[in-house]
Parts: sequence; C-alpha cells; structure tokens
Amino acid sequence: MKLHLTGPSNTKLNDTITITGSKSESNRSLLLAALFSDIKIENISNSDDAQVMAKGLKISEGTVDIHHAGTAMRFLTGYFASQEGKEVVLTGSKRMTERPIEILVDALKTLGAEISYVQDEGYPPIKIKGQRIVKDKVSLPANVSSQYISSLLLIAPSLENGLELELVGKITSVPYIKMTLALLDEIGVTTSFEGNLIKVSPKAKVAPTTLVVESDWSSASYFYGICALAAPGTEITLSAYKKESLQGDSVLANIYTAFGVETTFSNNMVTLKKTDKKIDAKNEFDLANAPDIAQTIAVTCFGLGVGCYLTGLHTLKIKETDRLEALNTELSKLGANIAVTDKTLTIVPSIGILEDIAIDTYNDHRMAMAFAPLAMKTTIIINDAEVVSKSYPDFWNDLKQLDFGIKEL
Ligand SMILES: O=C(O)C1=C[C@@H](OP(=O)(O)O)[C@@H](O)[C@H](O)C1
Ligand SMILES: C=C(OP(=O)(O)O)C(=O)O
Repeated sequence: MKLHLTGPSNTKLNDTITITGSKSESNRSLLLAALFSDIKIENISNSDDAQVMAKGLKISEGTVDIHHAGTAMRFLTGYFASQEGKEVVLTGSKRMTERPIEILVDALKTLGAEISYVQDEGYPPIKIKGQRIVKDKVSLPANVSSQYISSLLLIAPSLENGLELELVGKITSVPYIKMTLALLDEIGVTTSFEGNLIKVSPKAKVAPTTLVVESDWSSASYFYGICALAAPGTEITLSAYKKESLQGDSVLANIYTAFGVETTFSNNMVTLKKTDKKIDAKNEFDLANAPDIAQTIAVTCFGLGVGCYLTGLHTLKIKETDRLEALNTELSKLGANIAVTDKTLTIVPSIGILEDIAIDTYNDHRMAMAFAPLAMKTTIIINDAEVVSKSYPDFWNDLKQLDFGIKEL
C-alpha cells in the first residue's frame, strides 16, 4: 500500500488521540501472565508484535513464527528454553534471521538450556528443547541489545533458584531493563540492580495482580513530530499516559522542549502544545537509552530546517532494518544534508523539502511513521505504508482524525 500524504488544511491543530498500549510493556506482561496464571492485563497493545507474542506463548510444539517482532523472538527464546516438555523451532521474517541472538543463546546454554541453530550460527531460526533450569549465575555482554537481558529477567522468578546476572560492557537501552524489573516488582518479585549485577529471587506463586499497560510512548513520538512542525498554538492531547512512566521514550517530553513543544500531564492524558520558542540551529542528543525515537527526532530536525548531532545509535543497525542507512538514503532523497557513522547521525541545517518524494520503509514501521509528520511541510509518499501495524495499526486512521489528507495510490 502506497499512501500520498498532505497536511491538514488548518495547520493549527486541536484534537485528542487514544493510542494503543506499549508493545514493550505488553510483551513483558504477556510472558509474565503465561508464567503466573493470577496475572491479568489491561490496555494491551493491538500491535502485530503483541499478537504474535500472545500466539507464540500458546504453542507447545512445532514452529513458532514471530515475523518481525524482536521482543517476541528474544523473550520467547528464554521462555521456551525454561519450559520443560515443550519443543519448538522459533523463527521469523527474513530480517529476523539477520538479527543476532547468540549472546542470549550462549547465556541460556550456560544455565543449562538445550538450543541449536537451524541455519546460521548465531541467528534465528533456533530449535529449543525446554529444560528445568537450576543453575542461577551467568554473565553476558550488555552493549548489543537489552532484550537479551530482559528475556533472562522475565523467566528468572520462575526458575528454581532465581537468577544472578553479571552485565559485561557498557549497558545499552537501560530503561528497558528497568521496565522489566519494575514489572517484576509490581507482581511482588524481589529484585536488585546495583552496578553491573542484577539479582532476581524465585517466586512460586503471585498474588492476583492486574498489570495496566500505559499507552505507547514511542508511538507518541510521531505526534511530537507533528506538533513541532505545526503552527504555534497547536495542541494535541494523547491518552492514556502518566508522568511516572516505565517507558524510557517518555524522555520525549524533555527532548521536544528544544523544538518548541511543551508537555503537560492531567487525568491520564498528555497534552503537547507548540509554542513560538526560537529553535536552535544545532541540537545534540545521546539516544543510547531511547533508540526507538532516533528516526522521529532526525526527521523533526530536517522538517524544521535545523541541524542535529545524534549519538548513542550503535543499536540501530540491527533493528528492523539498518536504520542509519535507511535514514541516510531517505532523508537525502528529500534534500537533506546528512551524514551517518555506525553510531551517530548528523544533519546540517538546510532550506526546503522536495515535494512528492516516495519514501521507502524497509519493513520498518518507524520509517513510515517517522516520515509522515513531514506532510505538515510538504506532500510526501510513503511506500508499503501497512508496515505500521508492527507497533501501531491505527496510525493512518489517527492521522486522518487530525485531518491529514491520505490517498492510496
Ligand atoms: O525491551 C524492549 O521492549 C525493547 C528494547 C529496545 O531494544 P534494544 O535493547 O535491542 O535496543 C527497543 O529498541 C525495542 O523496540 C524494544
Ligand atoms: C526495535 C524495535 O522493535 P523490536 O526490536 O522489538 O523488533 C522497534 O519497535 O523499534
């Protein structure tokens, strides 16, 4: 599906959008609910990734296909490795077979798991024969993906002796690890995280608990992008959000003050308001703790005609696509002056955005959604626009609600 986008005729917007639950919180909660039957979940994400996770958890033998969902791949690897009597092959999309999993597999094998590679060493698909895991100490590199660590932490309370993890190297995507620990805490599991050591105590039974998933902050980023490019006075309200979020991407509220977007919280809603603040020509952010909003921020800066220097982007090359290369290619098509390394991205201020350029999305939901706000400034085409369903199936409908013109070509 190829979509042609035009911005709303009134560039001073005022509307309220309800966004689906966080996919990160949903996929953690689903796994915990599979381990502990007394857990209920509210406001679960309607994303593809949460659906494949829920489906995967119901399977006991045969092939489990998680498509593009990185969290489902990593979390289900830990889950099946520790489920005695279950035997599955865990696989996914072509891109998933290029996303590394060796660090997690090695850690699980050290703990006594039985896992083998079906094709390429270090990558899915993998064959898992569930085991009773009694060993409780393992160390693993922490600088490639936090999902490996969260996978181990999520199963930790169900293991006979709990788990002690030693994290080696500079820890990346830290808020996602803290989110996992916070959810364990919410269900009454004892945890500690000091320095590079995480300890999780075993827990046989959990008291009846309802995990209420907050709406997705990464999805909210696209409305921050729209608001930043809109006329002063624009207000967009999003629900359901809270000030004390488990999601690291809530740092958006701080970051976007640089782009003239003020955030206020009330009654489980967040309101973004565009002010007439003058925006700096150069904007610098370290996104090692919030990698999923890098695309949104890069596109916002380009749309505003200002520069940026983004660092901490070392994980972007192994996500749904090589996001640094994808941003370089697609922003260049629109006329940006951009340079990338394997962990940084620089945009130099420029004037003007080319019209009616077709943006390729590389099976990456965030490529489609990050570029859409540019319709506030130009007309733009998004190729394979259905990719948004990975995390935010209602995205295009929500843009229509904001009065964007969306035409299928
Ligand atoms: O644990 C999670 O829910 C996630 C962790 C992050 O991955 P990395 O730890 O690989 O950076 C993030 O990019 C991803 O979208 C979701
Ligand atoms: C990186 C992402 O997802 P995952 O790793 O779970 O596929 C994302 O949603 O931006």
